[in-house]
Amino acid sequence: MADYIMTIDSDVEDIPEPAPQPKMKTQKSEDDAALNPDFVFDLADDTYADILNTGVTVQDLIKTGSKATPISVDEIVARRKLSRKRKRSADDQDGSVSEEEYEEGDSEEDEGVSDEEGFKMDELGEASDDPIRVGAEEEEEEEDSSEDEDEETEADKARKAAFFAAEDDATKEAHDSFLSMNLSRPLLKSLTSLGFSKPTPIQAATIPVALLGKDVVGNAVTGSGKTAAFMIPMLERLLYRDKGKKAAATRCLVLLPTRELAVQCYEVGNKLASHTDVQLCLLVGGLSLKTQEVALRARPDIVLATPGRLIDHIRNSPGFTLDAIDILVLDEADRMLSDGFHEELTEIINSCPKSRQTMLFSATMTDSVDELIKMSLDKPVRLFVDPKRSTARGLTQEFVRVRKESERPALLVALCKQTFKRKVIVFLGSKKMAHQMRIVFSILGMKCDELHGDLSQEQRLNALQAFRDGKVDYLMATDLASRGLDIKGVETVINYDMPNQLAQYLHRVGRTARAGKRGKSVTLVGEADRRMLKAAIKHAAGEDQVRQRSVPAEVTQKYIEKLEDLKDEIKEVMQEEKEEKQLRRAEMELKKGENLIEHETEIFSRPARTWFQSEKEKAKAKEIGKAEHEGGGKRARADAKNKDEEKKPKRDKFSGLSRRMKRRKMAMDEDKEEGVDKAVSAAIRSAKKAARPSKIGHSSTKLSSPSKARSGKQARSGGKKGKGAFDSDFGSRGSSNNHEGVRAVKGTKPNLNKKLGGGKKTGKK
Ligand SMILES: Nc1ncnc2c1ncn2[C@@H]1O[C@H](COP(=O)(O)OP(=O)(O)OP(=O)(O)O)[C@@H](O)[C@H]1O
Repeated sequence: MADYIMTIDSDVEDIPEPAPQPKMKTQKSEDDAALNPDFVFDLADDTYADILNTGVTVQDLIKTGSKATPISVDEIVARRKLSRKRKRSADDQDGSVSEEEYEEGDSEEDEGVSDEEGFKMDELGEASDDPIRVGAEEEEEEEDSSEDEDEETEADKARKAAFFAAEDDATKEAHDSFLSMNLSRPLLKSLTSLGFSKPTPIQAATIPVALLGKDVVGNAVTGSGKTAAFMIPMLERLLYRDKGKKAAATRCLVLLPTRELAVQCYEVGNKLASHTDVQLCLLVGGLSLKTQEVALRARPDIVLATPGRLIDHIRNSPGFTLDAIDILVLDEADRMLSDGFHEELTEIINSCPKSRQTMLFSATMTDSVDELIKMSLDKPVRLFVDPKRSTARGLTQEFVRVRKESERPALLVALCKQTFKRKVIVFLGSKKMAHQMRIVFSILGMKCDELHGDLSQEQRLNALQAFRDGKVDYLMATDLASRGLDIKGVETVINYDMPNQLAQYLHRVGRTARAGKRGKSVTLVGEADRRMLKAAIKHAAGEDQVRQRSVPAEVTQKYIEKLEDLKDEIKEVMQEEKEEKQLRRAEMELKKGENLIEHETEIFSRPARTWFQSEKEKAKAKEIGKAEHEGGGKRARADAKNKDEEKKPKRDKFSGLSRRMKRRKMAMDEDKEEGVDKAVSAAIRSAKKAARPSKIGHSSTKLSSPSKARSGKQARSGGKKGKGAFDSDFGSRGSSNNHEGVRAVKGTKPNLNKKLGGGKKTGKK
């Protein structure tokens, strides 16, 4: 164990750095097989920060209107400080003793912490069997059977081999440039303006395969560019869609688990599509339903959505359907496939045509066939880039031992006050904790905001923006922010407590050290977290990137006392906040009542919205999802399912039928009831079918080989899926004048031929 002791002054940070990396261009490492050694990440300014030149801004997306401005903790704290100050000066005049001022005095004091008091850091490695010696030294039975280490049985292997597509030349083809991928000029232009000069490994692996229309299951570490990996082929394929008013249709759907992630993905998509005519639409809860309904009427090419709001629109927005979906993407797919989203996902998937292309991505993607079967994938190509590695190369993980649970808050404050002073995301286990800690930080004069599900969507997006813009140094977040969020320059992620699942940990720490940059995670580890700690260390990118940080007992004690002194103040701030909230609520109720009286006729004449799940069902699904997400896992799921079994409705006459058959039967029943003649109803149905927009890039060419179509039905529908449709894209590219995209000329030709060949060979089996 290398031992170098760090002082507070040197803390930021003299960790032995690898040789400086001017632009990563020439740096090679032995284990770099999976990474393109020449790959240069975008080191320009925040690429995704402002929502590009499309004129859409976060503020535009946020619902504006009659909503009152949210209650600000900072305002309450400032108000209280001011009144304290006034009182103090009045007291001074009276000659009485002044009250303690919190943060001003503190910061002075903190700077003066002597070197001896500095936090110590030790390197951890394999040699350290029990790196953070938690509690008594008795050797517990180490059942290292954490989810990530389950041995794969022969049967599993065989199932996977049967489920996934076999590797072929197309999947192995190495691309070290976007040019060799044969992308259209408008896209190449966007990539250049984004500063994406080379594909990241996951992009190099995914784009060619996705362009062939194949289903994909992709896994690569956090911050490695998965968003563009599915966005680029999606946009490329859309460039060859049918054009014209009648052909307008929503052909691509991207599902994401959180609203913030959907907003971010929408931004990235807009940037990539900025030189094309492809239209994107964002459907997330918390933002204006009406605006989204209007946007949907224009039949945007790509819809990015969270599941709940999407279903709301499917049910309630006239004319919006998923009938024309050609590409379905699930970002953070393992989360989406978890039971919390189960009902919603089933409903959405049942509304999409079976012939679609489906792509699943996550940094913690599972290749467990059981999970993936839910998505009715068709021989998906498994693209796991560097599967042995779970954290980014630039990430240094530190662990701080928590001896007594009561010292946890003090440790956090000490670390933030003395060492981690800017661009810090602190993950906490609950919304309540996140809010309380935000109050503590605000009282201590540290610029801070919070991000969790107890806030309005407006507050959530504003907090994120404030953190992105550097207006606040600390973001107190729950796991809502753990996945996918791409915030440039996050220096440190602090885990106030260790999450219950390794995946959750990996996503949290993945908010830093993104896109080839360096970053640090600091996790407070208590006795109960020992197993997770081992798993985390095991998944580090390198042994030298794991360290133990210790906070001297006297420093911890100092902050324990300080927080003890703040207790009353925190309570009072919370009380004031509560009172303000009640006042606001009363005002809102009043306004609601007035509106109801004033606009009664209009309000009651609106068609009633239907809901996919009742509030009760929603709450239950949320509960299961939460339990599973936070580690209750399979047991919680099983318990809930058992309970459900008893309540399950009886099978109706449609159960067991395919979606299409069910629809047909229902239509026939309806016709019977209405006494419509069979021939007439058949004619109506076939006219409707004919009016459906064609698939992306699908020309009149039919599937060349019926054996490659998934089923007879698919073959009849013109080989809609994958290879057939996409081959026709390629086939028609040279000849058709219908194409909007201009081929990139230089350097692309040899590969075009190659891919044409590859495409034919590697069609869906
Ligand atoms: N080809 C590229 N060249 C340079 N930078 C890139 C490239 N592709 C993506 N990036 C940058 O990498 C960062 C991370 O990308 P992205 O958010 O898509 O990662 P991710 O793999 O989806 O991460 P997570 O697993 O956390 O969701 C972004 O800021 C983006 O600007």
